Amino acid sequence: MTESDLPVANLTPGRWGDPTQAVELPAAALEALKHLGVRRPTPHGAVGESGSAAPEGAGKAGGPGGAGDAGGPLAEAVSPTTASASGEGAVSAVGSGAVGGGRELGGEGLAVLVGVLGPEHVLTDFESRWAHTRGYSTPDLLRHRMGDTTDMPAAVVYPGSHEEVQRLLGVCSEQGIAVVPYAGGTSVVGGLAPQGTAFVAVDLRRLDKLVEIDEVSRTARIEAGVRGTAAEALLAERGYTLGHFPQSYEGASIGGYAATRSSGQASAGYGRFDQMVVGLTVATPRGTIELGRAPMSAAGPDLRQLFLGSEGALGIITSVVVRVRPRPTERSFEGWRFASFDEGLTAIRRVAQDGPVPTVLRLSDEAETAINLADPNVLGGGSGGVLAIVGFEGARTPVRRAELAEVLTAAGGTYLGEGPGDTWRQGRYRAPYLRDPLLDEGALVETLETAGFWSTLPALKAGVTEALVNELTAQGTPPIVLCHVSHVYETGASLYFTVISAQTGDPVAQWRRAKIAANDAIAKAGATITHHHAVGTDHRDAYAAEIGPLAVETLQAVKRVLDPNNILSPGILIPPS
Ligand SMILES: Cc1cc2nc3c(=O)[nH]c(=O)nc-3n(C[C@H](O)[C@H](O)[C@H](O)COP(=O)(O)OP(=O)(O)OC[C@H]3O[C@@H](n4cnc5c(N)ncnc54)[C@H](O)[C@@H]3O)c2cc1C
Repeated sequence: MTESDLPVANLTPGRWGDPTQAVELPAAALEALKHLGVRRPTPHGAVGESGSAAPEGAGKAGGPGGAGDAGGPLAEAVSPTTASASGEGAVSAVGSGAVGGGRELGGEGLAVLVGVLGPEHVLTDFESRWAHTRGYSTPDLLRHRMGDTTDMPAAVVYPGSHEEVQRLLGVCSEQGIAVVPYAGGTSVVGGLAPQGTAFVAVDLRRLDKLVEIDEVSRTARIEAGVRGTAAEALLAERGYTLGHFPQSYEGASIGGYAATRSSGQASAGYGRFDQMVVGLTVATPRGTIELGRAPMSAAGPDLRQLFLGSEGALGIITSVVVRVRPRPTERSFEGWRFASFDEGLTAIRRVAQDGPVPTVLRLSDEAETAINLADPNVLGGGSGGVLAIVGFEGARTPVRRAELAEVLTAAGGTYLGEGPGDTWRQGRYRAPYLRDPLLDEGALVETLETAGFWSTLPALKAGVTEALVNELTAQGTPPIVLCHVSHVYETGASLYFTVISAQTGDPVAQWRRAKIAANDAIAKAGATITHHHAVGTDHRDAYAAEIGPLAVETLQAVKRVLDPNNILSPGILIPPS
């Protein structure tokens, strides 16, 4: 099984992944949770901030003309109060207006949308809007369980071409209708929830084509709504791969990858998504921008980089031209043991700087090695230490493996064979499925990530860990904090933290405080607020502090030019001017 064989998953709102693949927690994990003081919460009453309801049968895969999937497990949902759960016919709402998160979009506004896209592509029924409410951060999942309908779009629209997106933005700008692009919906940073305004979710799933492949240049134009899994399958038919495999691979889409500058688990070999993009087409309220006449150019600043990572605030990316590679015929994943995280860090730095660089390179710390790899034999007899995963794909795999083995051995590594590598590879999309049963049991579990230069990483890791431990312990819920190096570069790397503790009575506020403490520690260590999860609303203020007021003003000025009526994802990424 390779990535191009994985099916497109029908995500359900409020729980990660394909519902048919849901996992149960092993007995050992349940036992371990007791030591953290985790207790199964009592079913929610009217807890949501809005006091409103979750609908039955709301599917993330809800699409034009059709209902969403049969609903995810919504047993704890309270009954509807502020919003209609009747699933009223979408376009029949035209003329009466539509309520989103308690904020209304007038009937005139809906009529304008219908005028551009036709009634079948403008949905206002509750299920469709609920299925497009927020993303998949832990606070998002918790608020979903509470039936919190704030942040729900007033309507969901489905444009079918670049031209339709362009026309849509034109009329929305004239009418002052806020829009938020929605690709796979897997944002974990509040990127789908503009604050304080009625808005329309622009679901891009109908932009679903692999438009063309230039086999000589090895590039492909892919539309923004193509899911990562579908893109790989389409490219595989022609013998190519993109090589972009984030852990959200089952759900995320090409447009989302570009808009968030996503980074996949094979980034050491294939690069980040922003490094794969050589051209893009963007619709803005003022018109279309086409970028990327050549792979590289000295013609002024590289404006592609202005739109990569722009999170819907500057325009809607409707297609990208990406570099593709021949599908690998050889693959191998192996495990290496190091005595300590510091020793492993030095080893993988040497590899990142002097090579040979594999396709996948990641290093777990002691805590993550012990917990995630509960198999006591994985490190050769449970003698402690940390695990590195090294993966190779493509040509010369045996030669590159042998060269790298010499470097890692010289750096203190012990070869553990392919067992740990294969285990990691097979389980790598399964880990997020554990979060929902953990939340059900009353655990608070969330991840966060950052990046810094190699020289800063030990202090960064220590500072973030200490901040999380101190803050959650002060709240009466001492946590376990796990960490791994997830992506490497010549000059530095990203650190990815997983936090597990017992939930307090208000886990959303509990995590908010912990996250603020972690953000402060990241800033203090001089690192970036996000390496690949992006900014959204959750990181917006920290991002502004990171780049400084003049840089913020620069972004605001660009936004004013492209989006004079501030309809594009207001409040997401760029602070209001
Ligand atoms: C379980 C899990 C694991 C994850 N693992 C990773 C990982 O390994 N690596 C990683 O990088 N990220 C990861 N993420 C975060 C998320 O998957 C990425 O940010 C992903 O790139 C988002 O893609 P999407 O298609 O779901 O975008 P969405 O969530 O739909 O959108 C993300 C943001 O981009 C905007 N946007 C979407 N499409 C467009 C467009 N066409 N034009 C302009 N703006 C647009 C949206 O409005 C939103 O602000 C993970 C998330 C989850 C839930």
